[in-house]
Amino acid sequence: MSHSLCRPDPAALAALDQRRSVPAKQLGEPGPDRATLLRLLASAVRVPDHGKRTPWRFLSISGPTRQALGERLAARGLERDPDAGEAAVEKDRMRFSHAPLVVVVVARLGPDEKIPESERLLSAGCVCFALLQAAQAAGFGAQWLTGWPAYDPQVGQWLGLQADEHVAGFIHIGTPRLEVPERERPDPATLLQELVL
Ligand SMILES: Cc1cc2nc3c(=O)[nH]c(=O)nc-3n(C[C@H](O)[C@H](O)[C@H](O)COP(=O)(O)O)c2cc1C
Repeated sequence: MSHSLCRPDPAALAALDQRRSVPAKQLGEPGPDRATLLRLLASAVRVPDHGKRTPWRFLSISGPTRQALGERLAARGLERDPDAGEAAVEKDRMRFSHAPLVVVVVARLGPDEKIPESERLLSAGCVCFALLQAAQAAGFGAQWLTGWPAYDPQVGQWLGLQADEHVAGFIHIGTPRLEVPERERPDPATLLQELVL
């Protein structure tokens, strides 16, 4: 008899095949409440994690903080590029104001005697993806965004990041305002080669 975890599950496979992002601009209320977010994160933390380092943590951004952060981003964007046009400034102002909830997945890196930093960053990336999947499974839409704010030291300071912490992704979560059409996906058959030695 096969182990219960190893039984074919066509519904689960079909759900994986349905995964797609919903653009943050198309995400509206309601978003997940705290209990629902914790439920989503319970799925998202079930990622491979070499050495059990838990090299990630989360910040949630919701309510008026989204707009407050947007105002700071607009100002910071102008500081970075004083020639930025009105559209770029407005884009920065609204970056966090579309979806009701943005989860910052923070990668905790830095020195480690055994586990390479790249592996810990990959684990954080897995968390981002797992959170997208969990959000969709729970009936929400989600999108993984970065952009310059993910890499800007001043923004990192506003987010309270430590020296060895980095934004792996801003995961925007909400209720889709539209049915997102499928987009073309790579054909794995063109990407797969059998190694012959
Ligand atoms: C690390 C990472 C950062 C991303 N940052 C952005 C971004 O800043 N802006 C953007 O339009 N898409 C970004 N994307 C792509 C979207 O998350 C998403 O993949 C895209 O909208 C296509 O949708 P799909 O997930 O259905 O393929 C990023 C993806 C990854 C993996």
